[in-house]
Amino acid sequence: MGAVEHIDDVVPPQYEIRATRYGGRGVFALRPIPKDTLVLACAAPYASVVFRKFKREVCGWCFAYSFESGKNKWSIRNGDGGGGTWFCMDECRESWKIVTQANKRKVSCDRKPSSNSGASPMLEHLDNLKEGDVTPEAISHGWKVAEKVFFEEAKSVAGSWGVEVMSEFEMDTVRFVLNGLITRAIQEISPSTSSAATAGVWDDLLSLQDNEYALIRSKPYILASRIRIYGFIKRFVQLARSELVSTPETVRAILARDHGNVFGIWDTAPDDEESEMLGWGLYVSGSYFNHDCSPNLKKRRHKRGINFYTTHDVNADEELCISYVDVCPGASVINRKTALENDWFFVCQCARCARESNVEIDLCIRD
Ligand SMILES: C[S@@+](CC[C@H](N)C(=O)[O-])C[C@H]1O[C@@H](n2cnc3c(N)ncnc32)[C@H](O)[C@@H]1O
Repeated sequence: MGAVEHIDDVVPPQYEIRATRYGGRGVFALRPIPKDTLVLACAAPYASVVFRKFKREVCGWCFAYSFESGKNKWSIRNGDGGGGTWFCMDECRESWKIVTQANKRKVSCDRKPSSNSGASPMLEHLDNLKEGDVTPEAISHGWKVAEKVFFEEAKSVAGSWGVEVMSEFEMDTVRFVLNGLITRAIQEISPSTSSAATAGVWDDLLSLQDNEYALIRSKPYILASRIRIYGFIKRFVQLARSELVSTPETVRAILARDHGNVFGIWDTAPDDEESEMLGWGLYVSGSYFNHDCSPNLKKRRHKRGINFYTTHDVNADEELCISYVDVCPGASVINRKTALENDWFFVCQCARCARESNVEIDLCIRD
């Protein structure tokens, strides 16, 4: 595959985003597109995170995996004390600095959580939320209570409720959200920054499908988890733009578009080798591709970006789709549908599922 990073300037639009017959939006070819065509190059994520456990092995800028270069870990890191971010080369560290430390704005953890005495009693009920209790109103009410609790707490240190234990995944999610907050703050300070062109802007993020309700309805404990993540950021992270976290809206908006829209950041092992997920990223313009169990697109990571290529000739007006789950010929329709319903919360409407479901119904009737 070529090393193209950005194609928007060089080719006329090959597709448009419009409503699908089964609801929501999808991506449709405007003209015939031959096999192996690069249809979209998302050069950078709006927000991303490398799993904490890979921090030393995955470059904080281009996501290069040290093992693929025959090294155990990278040795170049940012100069800040504490945690730090590691890079595969000086150029990556410099690019990272330009983006994350624009105008010397400070984003850091300014205090260590000092106690572990649990949530405010006003938030405790969220730990026992049941599926039947989850409504959009109940979720908004939970966030309102959280806002009040953290506001009161900020007024009086003596009244602090302490800190709940955060899981590794929650801490990774904290870093993902912070990365999005940094992108937003930097684009507001310097609207002409290159990330606006390559990663999209805040309104682009807001235009993505909001999956908060679907996710929390399916896993009610997620609401408490997300409020913990917001509480941690509000209490312990010093942001130059503190108004971004003075109320939960911005953090909530990022979290609502995390599940269901993000892509895994995978190592770049050849297709026939096992690969490892190193983190995840929100590539705004790549999040309009729906799933199909016979996809006509495949994605491939290119440095910080993800490129989307056609896997066969596509007709004008055909929907361009990727696959969200294992769709190999042996993956049964039941397994595919179950995976999509359990992990993605939708009933797959693709032609392969319709065809294979009909065959299964026929077999049942004959039996
Ligand atoms: C990443 S978004 C894709 C863009 C989305 N359709 C939109 O309007 O923003 C994923 C969501 O699209 C819908 N979707 C994707 N593939 C689908 C399919 N095969 N059948 C039904 N809905 C699908 C589901 O609602 C899913 O949560």
